[in-house]
Amino acid sequence: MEEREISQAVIGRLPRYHRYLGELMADGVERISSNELSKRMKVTASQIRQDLNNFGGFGQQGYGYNVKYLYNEIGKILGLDQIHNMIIIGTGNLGQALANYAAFGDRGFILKGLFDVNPRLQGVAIRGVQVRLMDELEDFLKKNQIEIAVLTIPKTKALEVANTLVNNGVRAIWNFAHIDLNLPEDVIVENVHLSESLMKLSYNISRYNGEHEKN
Ligand SMILES: NC(=O)c1ccc[n+]([C@@H]2O[C@H](COP(=O)([O-])OP(=O)(O)OC[C@H]3O[C@@H](n4cnc5c(N)ncnc54)[C@H](O)[C@@H]3O)[C@@H](O)[C@H]2O)c1
Repeated sequence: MEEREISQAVIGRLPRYHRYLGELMADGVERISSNELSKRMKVTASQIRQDLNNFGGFGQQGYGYNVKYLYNEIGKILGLDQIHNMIIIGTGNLGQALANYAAFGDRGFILKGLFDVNPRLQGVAIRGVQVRLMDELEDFLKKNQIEIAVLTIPKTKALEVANTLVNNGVRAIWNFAHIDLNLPEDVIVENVHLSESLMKLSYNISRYNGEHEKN
């Protein structure tokens, strides 16, 4: 497949296609038209066609999409056919919740290490992975091929820790700390802010209530 720049908006929609196709596969559906998929996903059929055309289409005129094929292809585009080793830095409430979520592992995101500064957490195991103290981090990164670091530490510590990670070869950071990390361009940072999603919900609640008050 030809490599070209895909917009982040399209990339952002691919996991949802992947999820729906996975559900269709689980239901034994072998093929689906863009119209049918559009009804299920509440996205226009033309949007689906446009999105998937970015990757060469996959659809066949009069046949629709082969569900398993499309599921696998989107999985490949998302890199889900590969193993991604990851570590979590900050094994507090959020770090532990993420470590406990087994489904990441099913998708190829393998938890290799947990780190914290709190000596009381040292040796505590979550799904078989023990918490290590931060002074072991550099040595651990030298000995293990870690692709992704999850940052679930206070924002005041995030940049310093991110720099240590980057200086030791980590090239992807899943950042939950509420700070924009200023890192070299070749480092991929994905920020997750649950509170932004909650604010969107709050906005929509206000809008919904406002509209109903008008009626
Ligand atoms: N982005 C989001 O949607 C979202 C949601 C919840 C929390 N958060 C953020 O995630 C972070 C963690 O939240 P929490 O509720 O788990 O907090 P927490 O206090 O339960 O956990 C933080 C952990 O980080 C450890 N820590 C502190 N400094 C460290 C360092 N330099 N290196 C390694 N570990 C260190 C602490 O010992 C603690 O165990 C906070 O920054 C919080 O604001 C983000």
